[in-house]
Amino acid sequence: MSDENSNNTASIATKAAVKPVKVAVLGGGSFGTAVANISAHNGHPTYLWMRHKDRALLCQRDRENAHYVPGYRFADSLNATSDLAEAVGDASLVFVSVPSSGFREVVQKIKPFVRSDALLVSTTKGIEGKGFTLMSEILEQEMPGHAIGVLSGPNFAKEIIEQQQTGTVIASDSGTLIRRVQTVLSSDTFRVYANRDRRGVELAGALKNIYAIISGMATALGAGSNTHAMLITRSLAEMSRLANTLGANPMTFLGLAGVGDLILTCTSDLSRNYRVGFALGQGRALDDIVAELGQVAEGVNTLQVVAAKAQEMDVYMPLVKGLYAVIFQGLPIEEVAHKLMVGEQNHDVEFMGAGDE
Ligand SMILES: NC(=O)C1=CN([C@@H]2O[C@H](COP(=O)(O)OP(=O)(O)OC[C@H]3O[C@@H](n4cnc5c(N)ncnc54)[C@H](OP(=O)(O)O)[C@@H]3O)[C@@H](O)[C@H]2O)C=CC1
Ligand SMILES: O=C(CO)COP(=O)(O)O
Repeated sequence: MSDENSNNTASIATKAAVKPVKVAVLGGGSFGTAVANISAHNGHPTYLWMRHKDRALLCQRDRENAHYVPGYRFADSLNATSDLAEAVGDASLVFVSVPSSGFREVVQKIKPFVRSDALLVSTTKGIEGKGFTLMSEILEQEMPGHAIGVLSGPNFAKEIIEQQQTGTVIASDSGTLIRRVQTVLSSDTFRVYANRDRRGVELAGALKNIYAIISGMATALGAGSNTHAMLITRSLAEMSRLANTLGANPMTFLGLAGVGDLILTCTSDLSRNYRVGFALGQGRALDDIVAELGQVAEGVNTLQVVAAKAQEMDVYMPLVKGLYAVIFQGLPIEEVAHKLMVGEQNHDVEFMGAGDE
């Protein structure tokens, strides 16, 4: 038997051993569709819920979500629906993939239909302003008693769809949830790593969007490779400083959900946040940029929420402060960049005393 054949046999044997479970994915945008189709490809009956009936019917009929991911064919086990009861009723695993602005509203709506033992996972990279609430905390508040997880990592929906080899992180206190998500989503092109630091993984996914805006802006202004390397590294220091203050493990920021996702979104114009920054750097108005994007760029809201939190907790975040001054206080970018360069001298590596004098 050739290697190729024995590999095929192994993967068929593994798949045959996995018992199909009903999975629901809430949010029919690019990422929700990508996650739902991976699950369906793995043979799990999967329901992709979207709020508009006409679009759900069209997706179900045409076997693709032409608005967000044209040409990406639905696996046979994928069903698009606008009926929440049909989507989440009897599902043992529920992913919530709606933007942070609509997250709580959708979770409140599913309450009557969700099985009491269903495992709940957020894939949303944003923070609710009121109370600085993370998406997994909204799940905890609205659906007490359920095991809760966060899926995050360097994961452009577009590349998942193209079957580019991709790694992600599932973070949860619950080993059962971690194993279930690994079983449902793992494939030849999608690898799911585990982390118990849910707070760190979730903060990393939300915070990196702010720095992607800064990187895009720097590119538009002609920044060189030295500048980009400094920006990304100082972004990592800044985001892990806040997360550490908020009780996360700074080591999480060395993983896929931390530095992995930061590098991805700060270096690619596939990132919507990066594109927002690039357009701002070209001098365009924020409202026009967001309207033209037609998809969510969480970083703009996260910037406001984080700037307020940093001030409240007196956490040193010069990049956040600088971007906030440019976008919301009208300061010229050049002036802010100059202030950052001549500001207080700082340590290179934080935590565990490394680099301290
Ligand atoms: N795209 C990506 O590569 C990745 C995205 N993420 C995260 O996933 C989350 C979703 O992003 P993504 O799928 O890309 O977003 P998109 O902009 O592609 O789609 C958003 C989807 O959410 C729906 N939606 C918006 N508001 C509501 C609401 N109040 N109630 C119900 N549905 C709503 C939209 O519906 P409608 O079409 O009707 O407006 C649309 O289906 C974000 O937090 C993002 O950061 C995470 C990893 C990668
Ligand atoms: O989070 C992402 C990739 O990991 C997607 O980033 P954008 O929301 O900036 O497109």
